[in-house]
Amino acid sequence: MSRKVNHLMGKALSDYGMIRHGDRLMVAVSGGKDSLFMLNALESFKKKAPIAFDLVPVYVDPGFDNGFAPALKSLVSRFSGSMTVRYTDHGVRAHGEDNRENPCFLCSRLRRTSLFEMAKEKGCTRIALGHNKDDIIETLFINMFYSGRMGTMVPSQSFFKGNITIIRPLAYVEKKDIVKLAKRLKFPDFINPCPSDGHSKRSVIRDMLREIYRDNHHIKGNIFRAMGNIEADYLLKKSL
Ligand SMILES: Nc1ncnc2c1ncn2[C@@H]1O[C@H](COP(=O)(O)OP(=O)(O)OP(=O)(O)O)[C@@H](O)[C@H]1O
Repeated sequence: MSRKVNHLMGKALSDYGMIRHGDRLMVAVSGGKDSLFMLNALESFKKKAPIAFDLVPVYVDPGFDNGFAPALKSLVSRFSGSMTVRYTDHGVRAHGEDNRENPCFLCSRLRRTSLFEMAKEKGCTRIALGHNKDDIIETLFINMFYSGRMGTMVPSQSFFKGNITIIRPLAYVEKKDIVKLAKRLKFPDFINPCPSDGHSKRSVIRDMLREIYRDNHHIKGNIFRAMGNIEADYLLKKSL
């Protein structure tokens, strides 16, 4: 792992107290580069860490034809423990005629419920997700543009009266650095069989930001810092 990424992940883990001695940490792996890299990085961290904790990798199969669960399981077994696969119909249901909601919205809600259930079954109190710095910035704009609110995905968030905590160890790491390292680790491209892949609001925001970043390389860092530098007195008193 590069020194920079190692430092940024370590800083996020420490800033948010993401892992404690004795934790059983469920690691949600999607087949994408971010979560695969996160699992690999957490395995390296575990070897050097002054605390002991367990990593429990899981994948929720959305139920499309030509899924990649067996290939993903075999890849994960090369550098981590045996990965549990839960076979579901989340993706198929989300794209079915009965669903009146946005498919991505329903699919991710169903997946989150499955992840919470799996954590409970496996005695895990923490769930690690592979969201990175770019995802966190994009979510801020998605929420503003499409839901009229200001907020994003936080690096650590507790649920069910603190019984389960979702953590995002890559919260400070940029996507481009993850892609570079994933290439070095020779992670294959798993073809996403989801019909909505690449057609989400996130893709629209991502394209917009790419254009904006092109002109000034400070902008990404400034947006990220702004999320921790709120001037509440300079915002509106209530929603109109
Ligand atoms: N099918 C799944 N099974 C388990 N975890 C998942 C699944 N899909 C997503 N996740 C978790 O949620 C995070 C964010 O999901 P998202 O759909 O944005 O990921 P992705 O872009 O498909 O893949 P990645 O973030 O791994 O590159 C993932 O990093 C992963 O931790």
